[in-house]
Amino acid sequence: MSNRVWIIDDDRSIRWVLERALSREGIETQCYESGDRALDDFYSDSPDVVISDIRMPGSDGFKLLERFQAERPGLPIIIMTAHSDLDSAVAAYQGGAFEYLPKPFDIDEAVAVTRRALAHAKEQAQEERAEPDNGASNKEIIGEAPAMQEVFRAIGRLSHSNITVLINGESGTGKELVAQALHNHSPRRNKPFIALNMAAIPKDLMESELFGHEKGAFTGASAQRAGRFEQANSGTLFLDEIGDMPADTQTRLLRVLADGEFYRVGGHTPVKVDVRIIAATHQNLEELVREHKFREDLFHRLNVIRIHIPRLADRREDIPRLVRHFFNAAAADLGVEPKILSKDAEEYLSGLDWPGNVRQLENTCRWITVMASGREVHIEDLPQELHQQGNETETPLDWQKALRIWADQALSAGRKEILSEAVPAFEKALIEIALKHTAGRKRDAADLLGWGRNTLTRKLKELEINGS
Ligand SMILES: Nc1ncnc2c1ncn2[C@@H]1O[C@H](COP(=O)(O)OP(=O)(O)OP(=O)(O)O)[C@@H](O)[C@H]1O
Repeated sequence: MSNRVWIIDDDRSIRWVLERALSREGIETQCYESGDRALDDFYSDSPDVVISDIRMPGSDGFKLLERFQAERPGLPIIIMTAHSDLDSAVAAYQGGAFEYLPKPFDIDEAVAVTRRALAHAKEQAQEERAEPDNGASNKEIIGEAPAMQEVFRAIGRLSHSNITVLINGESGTGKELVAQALHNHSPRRNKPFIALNMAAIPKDLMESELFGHEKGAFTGASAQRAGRFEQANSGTLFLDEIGDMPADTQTRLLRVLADGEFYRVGGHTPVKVDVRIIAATHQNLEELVREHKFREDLFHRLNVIRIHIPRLADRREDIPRLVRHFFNAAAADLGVEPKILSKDAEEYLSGLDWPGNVRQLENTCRWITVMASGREVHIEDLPQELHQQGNETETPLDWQKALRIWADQALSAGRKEILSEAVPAFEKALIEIALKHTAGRKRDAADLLGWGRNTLTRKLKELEINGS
């Protein structure tokens, strides 16, 4: 029986109120006035749900919860905390808690939350017994930027719910990856995750793709076929590019969401399903609603919880880490040694606009892994199209942008006299490239640079360039 709740709080009145309310509901309780006492018992005895305060003498709530989590990762833990501490509690205990109860709480609410946690514990115990492999991918999501931390927090907060989520973000920002993470951290994690891109399916096949069809429903329907909704039953259906869904399919989708059942194309028997919907779009759905291209009622059904994924250009600080991640992945795939990014190339890449977002960066890293000759990657090893990337009129300014970023970072890091660092590096780069173009001939290189030969020779010496 999953029916045992531990109440941990140094405040006697809280323990008393909770104990009474839960016992009245037939829930078995055990009270602890400190985290240390609870820990002592935890190794010999184990609750189904824990309700704990954060600020306590001795082992404080966080320490306690960390230990509990380490021992029993799935244990539902309800955190009680003063309103003023709520944000820090949520942040510090990212995703681990089942629920947060801001103090002072309503006792009925506390009972309801406890009931939910107990139901969850029971569900989990059942799942643990039968753990089918759904082939779910568990790709790491890189993101130290504040906007990405926000996304992770949302995944954490939603990890015990089956609520509908709408993900917004440009193409290639990682919407599918986040949808998959939401699923992997949800109570449905051992059930199917089915992804479907509305923009990739021909309009007239969409309904049969989503809802399946009966034999003979249309020319070519030679057998009954289950649609994605059926495949996703008891799991998650990820509808990418939902803004591209045709109007009549929107109407059908809305009906399924309302009724929990649908008819296969050409079918007359309703099919019942329990599917969590995660939808995504790069479009502005509110705008589409205003233009009557998207049903308003469907929009409200989908727009329960919204997660926004920022453009890569709005989280540049993640670029070096992402590059390392993709270099390692590409190297592992291709069976070669991972490339290393030189400082100049790293700064250059961090300064670009990346209209194709993370996907473009990933493809670039694969390209570099295949094409660049040395282990260390320099600006000149980068694919040609990156050098031309961005706003047409701005094209020749890309390096200047990179330079500005470099200067900005150098000064922020407290470096001084940055011209003495930048100017020789600048000249060295131009000289080396000019020499490359003339196969090492100094006279011609000097012409290309617009210097006299003697100047070039002097510079080569100064800059210690081997210009023979
Ligand atoms: N933060 C990240 N960390 C690691 N890999 C990422 C990250 N974001 C995206 N990727 C990778 O970039 C690629 C594009 O991501 P994904 O397909 O999730 O984007 P999307 O927003 O769904 O794109 P689209 O809207 O075009 O379908 C994938 O290969 C994904 O694994």
